[in-house]
Amino acid sequence: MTGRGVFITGTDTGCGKTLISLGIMAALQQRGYTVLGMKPVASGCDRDAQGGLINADARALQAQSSRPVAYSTINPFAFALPLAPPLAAAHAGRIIQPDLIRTAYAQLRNQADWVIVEGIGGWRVPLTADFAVSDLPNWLEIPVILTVGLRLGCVNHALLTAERLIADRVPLIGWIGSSVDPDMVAADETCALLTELLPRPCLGVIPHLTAPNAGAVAEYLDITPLESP
Ligand SMILES: Nc1ncnc2c1ncn2[C@@H]1O[C@H](COP(=O)(O)OP(=O)(O)OP(=O)(O)O)[C@@H](O)[C@H]1O
Ligand SMILES: C[C@H](N)[C@H](N)CCCCCC(=O)O
Ligand SMILES: [Mg+2]
Repeated sequence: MTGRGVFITGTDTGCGKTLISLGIMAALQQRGYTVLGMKPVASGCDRDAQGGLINADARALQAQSSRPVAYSTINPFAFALPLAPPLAAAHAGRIIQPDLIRTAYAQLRNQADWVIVEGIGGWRVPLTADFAVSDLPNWLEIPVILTVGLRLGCVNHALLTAERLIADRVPLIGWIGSSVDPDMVAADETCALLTELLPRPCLGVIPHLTAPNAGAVAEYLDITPLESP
């Protein structure tokens, strides 16, 4: 089995990447696919009973996965402090190794139809002195979906991110909005503006959910563009 991958990036930290990753996983699972989640690098972790570092995003992706997978394969780089990755790694006396991310991704891909890979923070977040989140999709040879956290300021962040994705020669499947701000004014008009200005299609807009979960998010997604070759 050699599955396909999709990289989920976003306009910022806290923009809805994890929730949307879970929703995409659920939507694919509803279509009968075997799906695994991955969070290659996570900063901001707790200790489990054995003293291992566990990140909440990675744990949620592991729980949504179609089959049991070792935590360390889903999240090969876990750091305690909720900082930019090079800082979090330095505090732990470690350096992020992109080779190990590719090895873990290959293991997941061999066990599933799809691997949904969540980024960390936004597109330009560095991982080492010379490797950034923006290098990961081409490193893993997978296309990208852009998550837009719908709040005032997101138009600028979304357009800048999309421009950079295209300049970086990364295939962009489309974008998904998530209503992180329940009080946002003119969210519908903002989505219409984004649809007009962004170069790729909108695959869904998630309203502000009182109880966010994968199944609820899946209802608002059109994942057909993922399936086309
Ligand atoms: N449509 C929505 N309705 C309600 N809550 C939402 C919605 N989208 C996101 N949230 C909430 O906003 C918070 C941030 O979302 P999420 O954790 O998915 O962002 P992220 O981009 O993955 O963040 P990080 O950079 O930490 O990985 C979460 O508490 C999530 O449940
Ligand atoms: C802790 C947080 N939730 C993310 N895991 C890390 C976000 C890093 C952002 C780096 C930056 O752009 O300043
Ligand atoms: Mg997340």
